[in-house]
Amino acid sequence: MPKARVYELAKRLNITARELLDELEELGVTVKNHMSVLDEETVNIIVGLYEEEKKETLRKAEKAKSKIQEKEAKKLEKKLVSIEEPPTEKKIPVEHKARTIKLKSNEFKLDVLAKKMNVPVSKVIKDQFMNGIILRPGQILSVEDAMNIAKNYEWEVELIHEQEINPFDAIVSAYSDAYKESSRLVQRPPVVTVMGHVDHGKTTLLDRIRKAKVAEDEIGGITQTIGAYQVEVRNKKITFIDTPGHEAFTEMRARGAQATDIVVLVVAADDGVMPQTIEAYNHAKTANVPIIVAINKIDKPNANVDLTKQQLASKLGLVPEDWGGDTVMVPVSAKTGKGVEDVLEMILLVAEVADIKCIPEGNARGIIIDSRLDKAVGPLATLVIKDGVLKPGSYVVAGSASGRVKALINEYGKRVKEANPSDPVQIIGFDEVPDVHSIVYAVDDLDTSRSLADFAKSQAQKEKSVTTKRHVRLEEFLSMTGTTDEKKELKLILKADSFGTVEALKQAMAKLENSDVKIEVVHSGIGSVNSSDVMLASASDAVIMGFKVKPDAMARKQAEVEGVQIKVYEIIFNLIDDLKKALEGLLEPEEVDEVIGHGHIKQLFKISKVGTIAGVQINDGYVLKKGKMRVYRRNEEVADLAIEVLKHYKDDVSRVDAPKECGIKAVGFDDFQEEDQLEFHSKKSVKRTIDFTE
Ligand SMILES: Nc1nc2c(ncn2[C@@H]2O[C@H](COP(=O)(O)OP(=O)(O)OP(=O)(O)O)[C@@H](O)[C@H]2O)c(=O)[nH]1
Repeated sequence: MPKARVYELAKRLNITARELLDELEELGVTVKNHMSVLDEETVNIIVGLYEEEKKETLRKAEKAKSKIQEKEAKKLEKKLVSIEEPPTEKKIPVEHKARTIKLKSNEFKLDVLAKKMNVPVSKVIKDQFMNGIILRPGQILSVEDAMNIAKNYEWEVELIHEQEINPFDAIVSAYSDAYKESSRLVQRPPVVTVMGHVDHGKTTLLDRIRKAKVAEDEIGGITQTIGAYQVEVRNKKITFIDTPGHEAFTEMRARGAQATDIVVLVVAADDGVMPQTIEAYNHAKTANVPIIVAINKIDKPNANVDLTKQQLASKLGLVPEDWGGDTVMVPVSAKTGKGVEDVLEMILLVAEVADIKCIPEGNARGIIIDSRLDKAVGPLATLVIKDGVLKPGSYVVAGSASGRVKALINEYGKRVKEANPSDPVQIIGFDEVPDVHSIVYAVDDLDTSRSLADFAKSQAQKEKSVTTKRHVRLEEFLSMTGTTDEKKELKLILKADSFGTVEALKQAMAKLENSDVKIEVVHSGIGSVNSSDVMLASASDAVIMGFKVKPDAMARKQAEVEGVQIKVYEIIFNLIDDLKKALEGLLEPEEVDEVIGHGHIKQLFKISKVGTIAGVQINDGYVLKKGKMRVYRRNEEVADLAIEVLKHYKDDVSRVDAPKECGIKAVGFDDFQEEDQLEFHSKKSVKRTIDFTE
C-alpha cells in the first residue's frame, strides 16, 4: 500500500485520526499530527494489524454465533464497528509450565504459529514491533524466529521431522532396475582386494604384480600411488585395490558400497594362520566375496605349505581343491615372483565363475576408495567405477560433495578422456573432499548434483543431532527381529583372552539355540575389541561380546558412531546368562555407560598430602564430577577412575565443558603422565551402545 497521511489511513480503517495517533504512539512511531505522512512500511503494518484483528474478531463472532452465544456474538460484532485494541492478554504466570507447539517444516508461518498459540496475529505483530522486529501477516518464519516469538507467550516450538523422500533412492532404484534387465549387462574386470595378517606380504605381492604387468615407462609415471591400479593378463583386465586394511573393506560394505569382487587372502607359509588372517577371512566371508588364498613366502627355508593348508582347513574351514575342497590356494613367493602368474590366472578363473557384471553405458557410479585435499588441485578423490562411463565435464555427487569433473587422472598420473567400469581413476572437480568409501553418482546437471549434495548435508546434520540406534542390541534382539516365521538369528562377534575360552564359549552358546532362535558367530578371535570388529559388526548387524577383554579407544569411538553394541564380561556365567535371557526376550535394558567427553593431561601438579592433580584440557564434550574417567596411554587403557576433585581455576565444580581446562584429582590414583588421553564417562539409564556388564 502506498504512503498515506494519518487521517487518510484512519478513514480507511474506520477509526478516528486520534485513535490512530494513539495507536502509532503505542507502536513507538513518532508523528506530529493527523496531517503527517506515514511511509509505506508503516502503512502496511498498521493495515495488516487491523485486518488481522478484524478477521480474528469475525472468526470469534462466527464461532460464538454458531454456539448460539448471542451475547458474545453481539458484543464482538459491536466491536467490529469501532474496533479497538484487544485488551492486552494477561501475562501467563511464570510458574505456568511452558507448552509445546509441534510444527511441520512447512508450517513455520506467522499465522499458523499465532493460531496455535491462540494469540491474534495482530497482537504478535504488534508485540514484535515493540521489540524492534517487523513482521507481516502470512510471513514465513525461521525455526529460530518461531521459537523466539513463541517464548514471549510461554510456548515452546518443536519441529516435526517428516519422513523425507530421499532423492538418492530414486537413483539407486534406477540402477537396480537396470540390473534386472540382463540384456543391458556386460562383464567387467574383477576388482580385487588383498588381505591378510601383518607382514605376510600383501604389499610385496601387490608390488610384484604391478612390476610384472605394468610397462616400465608407465611405472615411471607413478609419482604416488592412488590406492588402486589395473593390470592386463591375456588381454583381460584386473583391478587391485590397495586398501589400508580389512576395516576399510568392511566399512565400504557398511555404507552399502561393495567395491571388491574377489579377495586374495595372503598367508605366509612360515607363519601360518594368524589372528588377522582369521579376521580378514571373516570380513570376506560376511561380504560373500569369493576368496583365493595365496600361500606366500614359499622361498623361505622354514615355509610349510601343507601345514598352512591344514591350519586353513581346521581354523577357517577352507579346504584346498587338491584335498577335495573348493578353495583355490596358490603357493607363491612375492619376493622371487614364483607363482604370481598363477595367482593372476586364478583371479581370472574365479572372476569368470563369479560372472561379474555392470551397466556399461549411461551415467557412471563408483566407489571412493581414497580422498584428500591436494594443495595444488583442491579436493581429490580416487574411485573405482562400478557402472557407466565417467568423463571430464560430468556432473557428480558423493554424499555432501558435488561438482563437475574438471579432469580424470589414471593411476599413472595421466589425464584420461573416460573411465569405464572397474577402472580406478582420480577426479578433480569436487567442491569439498568427499567421504572416503562413499558412492559417487554422475548426474545430468549441476543443479541435480547440488540439490542431492544439499540433501545429504541436511541428512548428516539431522543424524548428528539425533542419536539413532542403528544396530541390534542384545536386550531388544527378539522384539527387533519381529514376528516372522523364520528362525531368528542373533549375530555375534566374540572376542576373548584365549582360543580355549573362545571355543568353550562357542560350545556353550550352541547349547542355547532352540527351534526358534539361532546364534551365528560372525567372527571370533583373541585380543581386545578393535575397530575391525566394530566395522564387521556394523556391516553384519551383530552384537560384540568380549570376555576378559576390552574395546580399545578407537573401537569405543567407532561403536558410538556406528551404533554397535559392545558387551564386556569378566564371568562366563554372566555372559551366557545374558545371552540366554536375550534369546528368551527377558533381558531388561540396563543402566549403561555413556562416553561424555575426551581430554588430555597437559601438566601435573604434585601436592604433598593431597596427591597428584592432573591439569587437563577438555578436547570435546564435558567431564562430570560424579562420572568416571578412563586413562589411556599409548592407546592402552591403564585405569578407569572415579573423580575425587574437579576444579575450574580455584572453584570446585560439578562439570567442565570443552574447550576449557580443569584440574582433576582421581580417587586412589596418582600415577598420571603428561599426554595421557582421558575419556570421561558416566552412567545413564538411556540405552546406549557400550555396556560394561561388570
Ligand atoms: N622371503 C620372503 N619374504 C617376503 C615375501 N613376501 C614378503 N616378504 C617380506 O615380508 C616382509 C613383510 O612384507 P610386506 O609386503 O610389507 O607385508 P604386508 O602384509 O604388506 O605387511 P603390512 O602392510 O605391515 O600388513 C617384508 O620384509 C617383505 O620383504 C616372500 O615371498 N618371501
